[in-house]
This record gives sequence, C-alpha cells and structure tokens, in this order.
Amino acid sequence: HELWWKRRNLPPGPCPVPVFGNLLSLNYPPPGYEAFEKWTENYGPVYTFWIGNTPHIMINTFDKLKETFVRDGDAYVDKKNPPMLQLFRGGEYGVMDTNGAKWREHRRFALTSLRDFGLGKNLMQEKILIEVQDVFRKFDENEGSETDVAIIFDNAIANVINQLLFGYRFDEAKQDEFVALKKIIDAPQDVFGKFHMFLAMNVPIFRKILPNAIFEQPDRQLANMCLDLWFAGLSTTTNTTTWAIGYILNKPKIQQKLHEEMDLVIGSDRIITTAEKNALPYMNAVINESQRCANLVPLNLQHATTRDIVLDGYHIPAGTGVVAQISTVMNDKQVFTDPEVFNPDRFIDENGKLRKVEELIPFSIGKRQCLGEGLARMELFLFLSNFFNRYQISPSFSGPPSLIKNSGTVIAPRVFSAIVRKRH
Ligand code: HEM
Repeated sequence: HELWWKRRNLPPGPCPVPVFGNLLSLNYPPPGYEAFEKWTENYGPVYTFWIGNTPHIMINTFDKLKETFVRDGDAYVDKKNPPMLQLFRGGEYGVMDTNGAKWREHRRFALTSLRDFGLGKNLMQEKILIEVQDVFRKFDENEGSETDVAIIFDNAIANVINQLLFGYRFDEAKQDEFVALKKIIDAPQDVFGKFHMFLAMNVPIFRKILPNAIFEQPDRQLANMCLDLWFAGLSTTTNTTTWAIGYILNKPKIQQKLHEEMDLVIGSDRIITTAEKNALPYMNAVINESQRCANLVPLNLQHATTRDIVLDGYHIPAGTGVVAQISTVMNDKQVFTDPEVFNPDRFIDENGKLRKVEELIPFSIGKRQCLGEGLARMELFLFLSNFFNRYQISPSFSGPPSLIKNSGTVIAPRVFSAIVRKRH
C-alpha cells in the first residue's frame, strides 16, 4: 500500500520509507540540497516527495515554476499545514498559515500597512538608517577586538520590525525586554529548526510529544499576525546579512573589490542611501550572490492545490501538497556555473553593470511570494553597503567562519566573531 498503491498515480520520485517518507534523506548531508538536486536529475523538474505519509509535488526548475505557480497561480496558492501547527497557533490564524478569504484579507492588510508605514517612501529608509547608525556605534565601540557580528545586526533588524509593529525600538534601556522577547521568539525557532522536531511536525506518530496551543490571548489573529511578521522578518534578514559577511571573510578579494567600488562612487564615510543603489553594481551583486548561496530554505514552505490539476499528464487532486522548490532552482548548474562557489561576478555583465538573472528567487514566486521582500531588500542594501563602506572586516584569531550548514527550516550560519576597523 505505502510503496506502490499510494504512489501509483503520482509523478515518480524517490521511494519513501514508512512513517518518515523521504525526510531522512535530507540529513545525508544536511540541509538536503544534494538530495533534492539528485532527485531532480533522476526524475526531472516534477517529482513526488513524501513528508511523513503525505505526498508533495516538487516543482524544481524556473520554467516549470512559471508554468505552475505563476501562470496558474490560483491553483497553487493554499498552504498545506500539518495539523500540529493549528495546535501550536491555537487555530488557523495569522497570514503565513491561513488560506482563502482570511489569508487574502490579512496579506492585503499587511502589504498596505507596510506601504503606509513608509515602504517605497523615505520614511522606512529613515527608520532603517537610525539602526545603521546604532550598528556603527556598537562596532566603533568594539573596534579592533573580536565581535559577534550576528548579535549586533540581529538587534538592529529586530528594531526595524518592532518599530513597524509596536512603534518603538529596543534601545539601551529596553535591552532586557529585547533579550526576553528574543528568548520567546527563538524558542520555537530553535525547536522547529531541529530535525527531530521537523519530523514531529510532519510524522503523525510523533505529534503527541508537542505541547498544546501556546496562544491563550483573546485576539489570536492579532497575536499570530505579529508572530508571523517577527518570525518571518527577523531571522531571514539577519541570517542573510551574517551569511554575506561570512562568505566575504572567506574571500578577501571580494571585500577589496567592494571597497574599490565604495571609494570610487562614495569616497567618504558618509551614509549611503537607496538613491545610490544603482551606482553600486558590485555591492548589489554581492547581496544577490549572498542570497543565492545562503539559500535559506532548503525545503520551501508547503502549499496545496486549490483544485484538481493536470501536471505533465498526471492528475493531481485538489488539496495535494505542492512546493516551489526554490533552493534547487538557485543551485541549478545550467544557470549558475559551479553553484557551490560564492562568485558575485556571475551577476555582473560584460559592461560592468548588474545582470538580472530571473532564476534568483530567494523570496519565492507566485501569489505567496514573500510579503516582506521590499523591506528585506531595503534592509540588506542599507546595512551591508554602509557596513562595507565604513569598515574593513577581518577573520578572528581562529580563522574565517565555517560555511558548513546544519539542518533546519531557515538555515543560520554558525556563530562566529570577527574584527572590524574603520576605513576612513
Ligand atoms: C532576506 C529576507 C527574507 C527572505 C529570504 C524571505 C523568504 C521568504 C520565502 C521563501 C517565503 C515563502 C514563500 C512561499 O510560500 O513560497 C516567505 C514568505 C513570507 N515572508 Fe519572507 N523572507 C524574508 C524577509 C521577510 C520580512 C522582512 C518579512 C516581514 C516583514 C517577511 C514576511 C513573510 C511573510 C508574512 C510570508 C508569508 C506570505 C504568505 O503566505 O502570503 N519576510 N518569505
């Protein structure tokens, strides 16, 4: 039944094992890119991947993603949530794990609110630049000594999202609150990042070990919405920033080229704004390549078909799991030569301009594409360009940071410290 009957009408894919499906393969080696790549080579752009005992149709190339998640977007828009998640949230609340009219209304509300709070205008930039100055203050204080880079950016990026959600930032007087809040936010993140908890979420037999709903608030929609924006907005942006610095510490020549561009275009330690974004192609290429190599979600969020579809001749019933497998697209050898190499030059054309590569899709594609993309792009540019304009960063005495990835839902770099020195 498990090995043949249930699979007979689905696109071919790796053979699942009872209870775990294909999940165990993602740990050999973690975080699973290689398994997904091998399956794409073996079965083509569409195959079936089993999460526990639930089949998911994986879409693994950019062309197939356009044909499905973009051109037929409505059919792929629902989320397929493990029942465990409803227990954890106290029901179907928030924006990330809701469907239908509720999802549409709250996604629109979140996007409009981001716009009203100044995204696309100078207001949001001003808020981020206050944090850039605070980051400067902290690095200046630690100049010449070993510093945990991620902690400083994490506080700053949390301030941006907290300003938006609750109207204040975690300044010196509010550090205790920040630490306490981080503990609460990181607890589920740590837990869900663990491979055994990932199994517990997806393999029914393990469900009994997780606690019941943690949300007791009367307004669960509001609480879950805040959780979604905090959760989705903080670790993704901090991890990308920290990965970028980690990759650069492993390739000093790239930092040298960044500094040459900064000296030519900016020429002092003044603050850089988004108005200068187009004048800094190499900086943008470094950000692009950092997002591609960080490849934060080895297995993208799981969607479900909203109606029966026919895909490559297979009849897929409504409610079947479908995944826009962006990590495989961003490692596609046909598009990105030597995908394992950190090489920002792949985004620079023969005239030294930024090259648009449409297969770079770290924010995913289709109707559920990341709703914080505009904010995240602004943060990445302002934090990283201003950081590299002001500082020279070098590895700590123990050498450049490890780039090895652990398993997890959003892949964080290993903790490292480095030494910064002002350039001007
Ligand atoms: C570098 C930073 C970020 C990356 C790489 C990233 C990536 C992603 C990805 C891959 C998805 C899944 C899309 C899908 O279902 O296929 C997503 C969804 C989402 N992201 Fe982001 N994200 C980032 C920053 C942010 C920020 C700053 C916010 C909030 C302000 C945010 C809020 C969300 C929300 C709410 C969703 C769910 C959208 C929905 O289901 O309609 N993200 N993001």
